[in-house]
Amino acid sequence: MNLGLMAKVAGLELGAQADGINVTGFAIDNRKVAPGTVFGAFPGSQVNGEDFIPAAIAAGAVAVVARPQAVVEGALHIASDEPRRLFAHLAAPFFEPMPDVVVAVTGTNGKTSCVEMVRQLWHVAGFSAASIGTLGVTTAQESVSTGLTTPDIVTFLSNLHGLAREGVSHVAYEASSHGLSQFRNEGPRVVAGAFTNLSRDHLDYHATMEAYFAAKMRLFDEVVGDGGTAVIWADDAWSEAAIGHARARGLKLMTVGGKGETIRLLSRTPTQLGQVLELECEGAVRKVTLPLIGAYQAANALVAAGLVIASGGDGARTLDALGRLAPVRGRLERAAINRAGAPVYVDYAHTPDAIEAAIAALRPHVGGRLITVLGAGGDRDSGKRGPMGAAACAGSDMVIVTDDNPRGEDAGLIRAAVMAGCTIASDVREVAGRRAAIAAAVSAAGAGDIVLVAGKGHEQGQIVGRGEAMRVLPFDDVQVARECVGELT
Ligand SMILES: CC(=O)N[C@H]1[C@@H](OP(=O)(O)OP(=O)(O)OC[C@H]2O[C@@H](n3ccc(=O)[nH]c3=O)[C@H](O)[C@@H]2O)O[C@H](CO)[C@@H](O)[C@@H]1O[C@H](C)C(=O)N[C@@H](C)C(=O)N[C@H](CCC(=O)O)C(=O)O
Ligand SMILES: Nc1ncnc2c1ncn2[C@@H]1O[C@H](COP(=O)(O)OP(=O)(O)OP(=O)(O)O)[C@@H](O)[C@H]1O
Ligand SMILES: N[C@H](CCC[C@H](N)C(=O)O)C(=O)O
Ligand SMILES: [Mg+2]
Repeated sequence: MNLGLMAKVAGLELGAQADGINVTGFAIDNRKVAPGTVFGAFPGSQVNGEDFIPAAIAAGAVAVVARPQAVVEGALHIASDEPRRLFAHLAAPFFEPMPDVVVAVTGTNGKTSCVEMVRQLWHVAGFSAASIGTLGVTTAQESVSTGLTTPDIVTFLSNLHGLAREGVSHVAYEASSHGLSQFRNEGPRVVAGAFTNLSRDHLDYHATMEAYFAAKMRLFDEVVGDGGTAVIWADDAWSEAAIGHARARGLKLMTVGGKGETIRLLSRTPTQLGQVLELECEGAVRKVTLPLIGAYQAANALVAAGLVIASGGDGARTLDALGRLAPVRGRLERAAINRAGAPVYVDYAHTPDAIEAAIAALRPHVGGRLITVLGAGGDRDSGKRGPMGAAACAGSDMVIVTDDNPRGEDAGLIRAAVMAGCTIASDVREVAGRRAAIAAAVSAAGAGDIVLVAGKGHEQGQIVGRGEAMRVLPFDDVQVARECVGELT
C-alpha cells in the first residue's frame, strides 16, 4: 500500500517523498521488521526504541515514525512529538477493513467482564462478535491469548483486520490505562465507550489517582468517535467526573446503575444461583433474572447492556438477554466443592476494591465462615498490598496470605506487605506457596463455609523472576482447587 495514500486517509501531510514508498507492514519491534515496513521507534519503560532505528533500517524499514530529535538515516523520518499516536493513525488504514461496530470499556475493575458480556449479548442477538482483552481474542468458537489486556498497536490492528476477514462484524475491547496512555488501541471507529469505576491500582505507572483517571478519560476525550456514546456506571465516586468528560466532548450520554438515567437499577435480590434485577428502562419497569451472583456482576451486566443498546441493540430484547449470560472465566467461578460441602470460588480480584466486591458477592451465600486466600503481584503497584490485606480481613472470617506472580520481587516481602494491612481479623495466616495456601483453605472449610481464592482468576501460570530469568510456572487456581479437594476425599 502506498504510504502517501495511507497518510492522506489518516489526515496526515507527509509530503511528496511518501508517495513513492510502498509499505508492506508495520512494526514497533525491530526484530519484526521486514523489507517495506514502517517502524515505530518509541522511548519505552525499559529501553529506547530509537536505539533500534539503524537495525530496523538494515532489515528493510522504509520509514520510521519517531520524535523529531531521533536520528534516521536511510529511510523517511516521519517526525512527531507524539510518535505513538501518529504511528497508530498512520497504520490504521493499512489494516482496513475492520469490524463495523467497535465499542471499548475502561475502568479499574470490570473491563474483561463487560467486554465478554457484550460479546455474548451480541451473539444472542445474532451477530458475529468478538471481544479483545485480558482473556485474549475471544469469539464464539475460540479464545486466543495475547498476553496483555490491551495488546500492542500492531497486534491490535491486525487482530481487528483478521476478525473482519473472518466475518466478525462486532468487537468489544478493553482499554487499559496503560493501553490508552500508550496509544495501543487507536484506529477503528469506536461508536461507544464505557466507564465502569475507578479505584486504586497501577500507581507504580501513574503518578496519582488523578493522572490514572486522566489516562482512562482519553477514551471519552479522544478515542470514541465524534457523535458516539459514553456509557457510564453512575454509582461510582468518579462517575460524575467521567460524565463531565463525556459532556465536554459532546458525546451522547447513557448512565446505568442505581443513579442511572438510561437503565436504572431499582432493586437487586440475591437468589441461590444468581439475582433478580428490577430495572427501569425506556419508561418501563422489568424484572430480569441474572444467572450470576454479586452486585459487581450486575453492574457489569448493565454497562454491557448499555453498550449493546448504544450500538443499535433493542432495549427490551437486550435486557431480556441478560438472563442468558454465561459466567465469565475466573470471575466468581465455582471451581470445586470440598468434602464438607463448602464451595471454592476463584475470582480475579487483584485490587482492594475488587476484593471487597468479591467478598460482598459471596457474603449472602455464606452460612458459616468466609475463608479468603490472596496474594499481590510483584513489580506492580506496591502501595495496594496493605489495602488488599485490609479489605480481605475486613470481610472474611479467615485470611490466608500467599503468593501471586512474585515476578522479580522477593515473595516473602510481598506477603509481609499484605500481612501488614491485616490488622482487623484475628485469624490470619501466612502460607508460602499458592498450592499449600489453597490446600490449607480447602481443608479448613467446613459445612456452610465458602472459600474465595482471589487474584489469578483465569491465569494459567505463576510468574517468577524478571527479564532473562523470568519463568511462568504452570498454575491454575481452578485446577489446583479441584486437586486439593480430590486429595482430601
Ligand atoms: C509498562 C508497559 O506498559 N510496558 C509495555 C510497553 O513497553 P514499552 O513501550 O515500555 O517497551 P520497552 O520494552 O521499554 O521498549 C521500547 C520500545 O523498543 C522496542 N524494542 C525493544 C527491544 C528490542 O530489541 N527492539 C525493539 O524494537 C519495543 O518494541 C518498544 O516499542 O509496550 C510493550 C509492547 O506493547 C508491552 O509489551 C509492555 O508490556 C509489559 C510487558 C507489561 O508488563 N505491561 C503491563 C504493565 C501492562 O501493559 N498492563 C496493562 C494493564 C493491565 C490491566 O490492568 O488490565 C495491559 O494492558 O495489559
Ligand atoms: N464493577 C465492578 N466493581 C467492583 N469490582 C469489580 C467489578 N467488576 C469486576 N470486579 C472485580 O475485579 C475483578 C476483575 O474483573 P475483570 O477482569 O472484569 O476486570 P478488569 O478491569 O478487566 O481487570 P484488569 O485490569 O486486570 O484487566 C473481578 O474478579 C472482581 O473481583
Ligand atoms: N492486569 C493486571 C493483572 C494482575 C493480576 C495479578 N495476578 C497480578 O499479577 O498482580 C496487572 O497487570 O496488573
Ligand atoms: Mg481485564
